Amino acid sequence: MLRRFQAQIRRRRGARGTHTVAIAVIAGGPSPTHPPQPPSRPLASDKQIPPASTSSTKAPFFTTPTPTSLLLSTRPSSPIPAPAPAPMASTAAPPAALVARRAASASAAAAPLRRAGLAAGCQPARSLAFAAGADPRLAVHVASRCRAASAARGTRAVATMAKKSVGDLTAADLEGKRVLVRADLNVPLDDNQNITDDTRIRAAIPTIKYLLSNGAKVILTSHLGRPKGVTPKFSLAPLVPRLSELLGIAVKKAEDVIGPEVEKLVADLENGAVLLLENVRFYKEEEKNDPEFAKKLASLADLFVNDAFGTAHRAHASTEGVTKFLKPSVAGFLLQKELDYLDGAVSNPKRPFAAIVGGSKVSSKIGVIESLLEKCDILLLGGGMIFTFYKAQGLSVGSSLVEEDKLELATSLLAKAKAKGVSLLLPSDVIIADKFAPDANSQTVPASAIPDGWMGLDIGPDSVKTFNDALDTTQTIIWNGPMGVFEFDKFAVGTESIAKKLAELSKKGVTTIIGGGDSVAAVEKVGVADVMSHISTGGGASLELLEGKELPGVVALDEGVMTRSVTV
Ligand SMILES: Nc1ncnc2c1ncn2[C@@H]1O[C@H](COP(=O)(O)OP(=O)(O)OP(=O)(O)O)[C@@H](O)[C@H]1O
Ligand SMILES: O=C(O)[C@H](O)COP(=O)(O)O
Repeated sequence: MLRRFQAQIRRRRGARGTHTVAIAVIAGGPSPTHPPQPPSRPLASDKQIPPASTSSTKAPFFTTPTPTSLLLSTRPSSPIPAPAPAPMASTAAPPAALVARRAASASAAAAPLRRAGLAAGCQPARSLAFAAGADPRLAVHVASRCRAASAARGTRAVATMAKKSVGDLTAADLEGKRVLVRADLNVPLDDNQNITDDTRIRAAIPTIKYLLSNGAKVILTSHLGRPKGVTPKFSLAPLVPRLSELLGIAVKKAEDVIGPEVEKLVADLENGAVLLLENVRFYKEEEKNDPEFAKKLASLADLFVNDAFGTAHRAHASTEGVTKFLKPSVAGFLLQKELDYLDGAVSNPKRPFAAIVGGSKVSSKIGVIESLLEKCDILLLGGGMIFTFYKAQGLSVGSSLVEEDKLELATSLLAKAKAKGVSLLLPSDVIIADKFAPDANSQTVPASAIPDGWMGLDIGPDSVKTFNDALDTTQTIIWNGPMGVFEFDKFAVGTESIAKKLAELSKKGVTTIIGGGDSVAAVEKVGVADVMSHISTGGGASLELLEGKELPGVVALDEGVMTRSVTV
């Protein structure tokens, strides 16, 4: 039933699901390494990334309380005491006080820089540049911050960069050059081939505009859906009008991906023009990463820009294969921004750092939970996966979703959180239903008192309060997976409350990162996507990055050059 329902939801969303994005716009004026990137209309966020902490130590004031004492009452009839903040903060200074102390010491540390005429904002960039030497995954993030600081202050920052960026290419590198740009234009279309969410198209624009403004000829390639061979309903043709509108020029469209007809169109391409190739997955060689196909595709161009974050976890011909034949092969602005947030800001967050993980199954989130346990101070769990944790602790869960073969794993994750000093919070109360349906009868009960025949479909109001209190103490939050069956209004309150809380905290300067998939849909449903710090364009790609996996589409790109520079 759940699967059927989820399939319906996905179908409603369109061919390949709904994804939203924030564009990478780094503050500061134009410079060779910092191009102007005007989005055509305001996107989810065009904010500069807040300075990440350089501290590698975990906040010491959080302890993992015994899950049963913190969260699960054995007295079904009595209300469960609000658990989180008091026990969490009891071992040392309260979070707010500690955060204030840290802020004061950061301010003191920045004083000499201020005296030297450098704003405090520049200091974390320098620290990060230093830190990036030790952690290459931070380097792109570092480079961006250094550029932002330098562009704003008239200085050239010192930075190392793991991957070369399109922003490192100047007019001298680009004028008259044929640039193959891999974007992820996999947008949902309705039955009449209308685009129902153009976010991914808008997200691709800054990189293309930068190339055009520097006199390049852009050859744009993407997939759409998962066609088996040439399938007209997966043609990229419906994207041409919107692309043309956003770019302000008439985008040309090829009927093929490679071959003589495409070669002729490329030969006729003028500087500052765009040619969109047909769906690259019309060739089965694309997903097989066939070297011959990659070579033919690469032969159309002089250099390669990968801006397809949503497809960066795929080692396909157009993401990985072509890099073997095109030099340079560099990262686009969107790819950079996704890495900045999902890797940089999560690997080296402002603390306290909370992760919220929900969704249907523990099994689909094991990698993410384990990886986040290494990094976060607070871990809040919700969604269908919590019932496996409850059952692992001997509680009755009625007919709630449980993965029997993951009970031991759930127990070991709780133990791991405790060993690592991470505050892992499970909901103390749940909203239960007598059937899996929007019109089910429902009631709120303590998590320890789910009657037989009833299933938990959302977190309860006490849990929302506890989670909100815990989130109030944080400076960075990442969220992946809904708190309940938010597709049914009756069971959407937990998810929507968390979305609203994150929006409120975003406005107060907390870094909020939404990791893709259903949580993005929930944030959009509540109408707060615009205020979040970052909403990923990648579903699978963002999960893999959060799990600490390498993305082949990123790994294949050229290493960045070491830049050393001085104040001017
Ligand atoms: N208590 C629950 N019982 C059953 N299903 C639930 C429950 N809570 C949430 N869900 C379902 O979990 C689904 C989302 O789970 P999933 O693991 O796919 O999350 P996601 O990571 O956001 O999605 P994606 O994989 O697309 O990124 C939603 O469709 C929601 O209805
Ligand atoms: O929608 C996505 O997640 C990306 O476009 C990748 O698509 P894929 O899962 O079909 O490779």
